[in-house]
Amino acid sequence: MRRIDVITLFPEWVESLKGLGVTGRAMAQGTISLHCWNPRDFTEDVHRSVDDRPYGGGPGMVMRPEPLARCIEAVLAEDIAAPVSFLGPQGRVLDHDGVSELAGRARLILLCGRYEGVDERVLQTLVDEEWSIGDYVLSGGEPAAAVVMDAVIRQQPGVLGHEESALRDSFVGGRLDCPHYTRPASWRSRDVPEVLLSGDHARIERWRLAEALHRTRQQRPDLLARYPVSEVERAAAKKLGSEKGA
Ligand SMILES: CN(C)c1ccccc1CNc1ccc(C(N)=O)cn1
Repeated sequence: MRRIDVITLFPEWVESLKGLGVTGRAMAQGTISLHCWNPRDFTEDVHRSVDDRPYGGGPGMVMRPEPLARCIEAVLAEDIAAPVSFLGPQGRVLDHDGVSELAGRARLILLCGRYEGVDERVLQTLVDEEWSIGDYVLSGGEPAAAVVMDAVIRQQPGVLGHEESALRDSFVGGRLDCPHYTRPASWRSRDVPEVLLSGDHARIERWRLAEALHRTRQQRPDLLARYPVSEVERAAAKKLGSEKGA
């Protein structure tokens, strides 16, 4: 991922991502460039109107096709080709596999809808795919675009402090994360599991694998169905069990 273009009526929403956290660092490092485009800059009327009343009546407004199309075409005219991805409730629901797919691309073009949505003819002629961050309705696509960007950017090599933390993140390999602890070793009479203080890194790794498996089995059996228990996990859980008995 080299470049992300976001088409939005609220560029300040997206600009705010440039300043903070993982996304901010990736942009500061120059790993990723973020470009905002506002359809309002592509209106041709004095009122710079980007929305209009819906044909067939009904509440709210719809985003007008012409300014949006001109904006999308301006984005496509710059830099390398990339699919136009629309954020909307009808889209493919984003999961770890979807994030990996998007993270593998050189460029993302994210279209954020507002009002009641976008004129269908723009979706038919200029949008290649639709992504949803879950089965719920937002007042605009910007929060969904922010979620996609964060998830994709943290997958980029060199962006996170420790490469492996992205690997062990929840959902990699279809597993939830293991528990985390830091000082003090005893806190309000609750002790850190002694294995983590043992310095036995192989045993600690086995414990973490077994805990992630246990949690996944408890919280998300659907993930186990999709990503069956591996030999390594089985061996880890078994060895751990025998040690506990030891
Ligand atoms: C304004 N609305 C209702 C709308 C209508 C149609 C398309 C887009 C939007 C923008 N809203 C979104 C966007 C994404 C998601 C999601 N689940 O990813 C939820 N809502």
